[in-house]
Amino acid sequence: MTQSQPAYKRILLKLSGEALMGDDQFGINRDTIVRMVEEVAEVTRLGVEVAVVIGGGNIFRGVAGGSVGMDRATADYMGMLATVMNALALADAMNKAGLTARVMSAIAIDQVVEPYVRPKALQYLEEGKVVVFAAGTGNPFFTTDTAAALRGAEIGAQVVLKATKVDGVYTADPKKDPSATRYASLSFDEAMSQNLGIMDATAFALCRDQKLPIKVFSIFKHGALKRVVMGEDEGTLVHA
Ligand SMILES: Nc1ncnc2c1ncn2[C@@H]1O[C@H](COP(=O)(O)OP(=O)(O)O)[C@@H](O)[C@H]1O
Ligand SMILES: O=c1ccn([C@@H]2O[C@H](COP(=O)(O)OP(=O)(O)O)[C@@H](O)[C@H]2O)c(=O)[nH]1
Repeated sequence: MTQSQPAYKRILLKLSGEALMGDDQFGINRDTIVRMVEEVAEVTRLGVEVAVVIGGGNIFRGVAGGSVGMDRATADYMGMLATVMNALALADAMNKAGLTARVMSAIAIDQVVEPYVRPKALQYLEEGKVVVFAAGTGNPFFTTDTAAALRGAEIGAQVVLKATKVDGVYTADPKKDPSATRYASLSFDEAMSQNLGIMDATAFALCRDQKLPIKVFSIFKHGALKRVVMGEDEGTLVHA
């Protein structure tokens, strides 16, 4: 249904690290990041408060070969540091595009970024600044999808928007099974009982318990973020 007002006042946008690569093999593709920032700017202009959790797969998977045989927790800390690099690049691009962005890290690296302090994050959002949450949850054995669920719940976001490489949740991984079909919507219980690999179970469980809906949509589809925010038919809604 089309409406003239945004469907949400405050959103938590999860941006995949791998999406930042564009067509490159790893790292940050400048044109891609600029385009994503433009999509974010479009929704902030609608008056929507935007917080972002950024992944790290584009950098960390690029060096993951070197992490084979490594202690899992150490590798995970490397992954979290990768998200800090992405957060800095993203915030820089946002500031250049006329937005005011603040990076907050779940791991203390005070010379580089300010630490995550919930009341401060809420203040920035109320001021219309875009808050970029870096370093995931700050804990190994978690993912940035779980960080998105956690921060989304903490800041009272009305929805977690997972911007990823596929345009919704499918009956099976569409990259492996071409016969998979897309859900328009499904419940957390359905997503979890069918082990749908689009998000990890920890992230799903947290959102389910907090009754925080998740919308999965494609970051590569131009204007998709705005359509989602306007409540239009785009992507897949996972609900309680
Ligand atoms: N049932 C499913 N529906 C949609 N995508 C799925 C499903 N199962 C697995 N996937 C895969 O999940 C990927 C997105 O999740 P993830 O690897 O966490 O990416 P991101 O880098 O966006 O965090 C998609 O690229 C898709 O190939
Ligand atoms: O709370 C967190 C968030 C992330 N990570 C690590 O950081 C990496 C990068 O995050 P993710 O894979 O979620 O990024 P994305 O797939 O979105 O690019 C993960 O693989 C984990 O190793 C972690 O240990 N704890």
